[in-house]
Amino acid sequence: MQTYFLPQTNPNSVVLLQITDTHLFADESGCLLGVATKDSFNAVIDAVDASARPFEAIVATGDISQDHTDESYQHFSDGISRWSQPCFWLPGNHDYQPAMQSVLPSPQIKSCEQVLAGDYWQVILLDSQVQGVPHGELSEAQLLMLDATLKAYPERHALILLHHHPLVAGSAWLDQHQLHNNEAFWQIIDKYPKVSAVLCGHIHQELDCVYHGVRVLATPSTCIQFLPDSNDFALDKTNPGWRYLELTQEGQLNTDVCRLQGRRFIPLFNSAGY
Ligand SMILES: Nc1ncnc2c1ncn2[C@@H]1O[C@@H]2COP(=O)(O)O[C@H]2[C@H]1O
Ligand SMILES: [Fe+2]
Repeated sequence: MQTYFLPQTNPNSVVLLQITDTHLFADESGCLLGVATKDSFNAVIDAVDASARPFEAIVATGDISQDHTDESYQHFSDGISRWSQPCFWLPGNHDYQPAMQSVLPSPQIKSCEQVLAGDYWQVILLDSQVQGVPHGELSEAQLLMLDATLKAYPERHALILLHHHPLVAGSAWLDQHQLHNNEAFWQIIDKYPKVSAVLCGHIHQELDCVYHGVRVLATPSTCIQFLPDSNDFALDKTNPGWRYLELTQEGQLNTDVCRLQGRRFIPLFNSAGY
């Protein structure tokens, strides 16, 4: 297992920036349902920069590429390279891991399973991809790694990252693509009171709820958004977004979602899917 040590630079907290579901193409004008994903990704990066809000690391929770190409991952790497902070990423259902690895080793992007984030927290990154299908599943090896990592650092508050949502989010078409073996996942989580939150991507919408006594968070994509509580595929009018997570010394997690302003990235609302 690979562990990264993120130093505690601020005595009170560690702040993470989450970027998810960028769905980039090799072709710089590549579109997903009418949205040029490289443009919306770059607009998010510009907006993060303009806000001048400090963060210690970036987390990217999957669906980085839409077309499986090395170039799409290079575009992601180039996009975040204006920042010096490290980026920890994990795969989503649309990712192609051999192409993902083509940009590694990178001075900035790490594909480790554990980040010791400052002195009080650990972040665990899971691979829930089942190649070729949209739903997620955690292999026996991933479940064992999760259990062993939580057991090894019982004094640290834990934030768990994976692409797929490990609960019903309220849209039947999307919930069929959730983490399928989520009972096994929650059985492990239930054993460790220091697990504070689970953070995912995949559902292209903001979610903030409590399940099994643990906060479950999901975050808007940097491109298209899905309409919440819709049993059939439907796009939402909300803008591309991103999330900050502040992990405090006392074990509190403060978080908020930001979105682009204006109406620059309008998808094809009559689309039936992709
Ligand atoms: N109309 C649809 N019905 C069911 N699944 C879909 C539909 N359109 C797209 N999908 C899949 O559902 C996934 C949800 O988010 P993804 O970005 O992983 O990519 C999506 C597709 O793989
Ligand atoms: Fe996605």
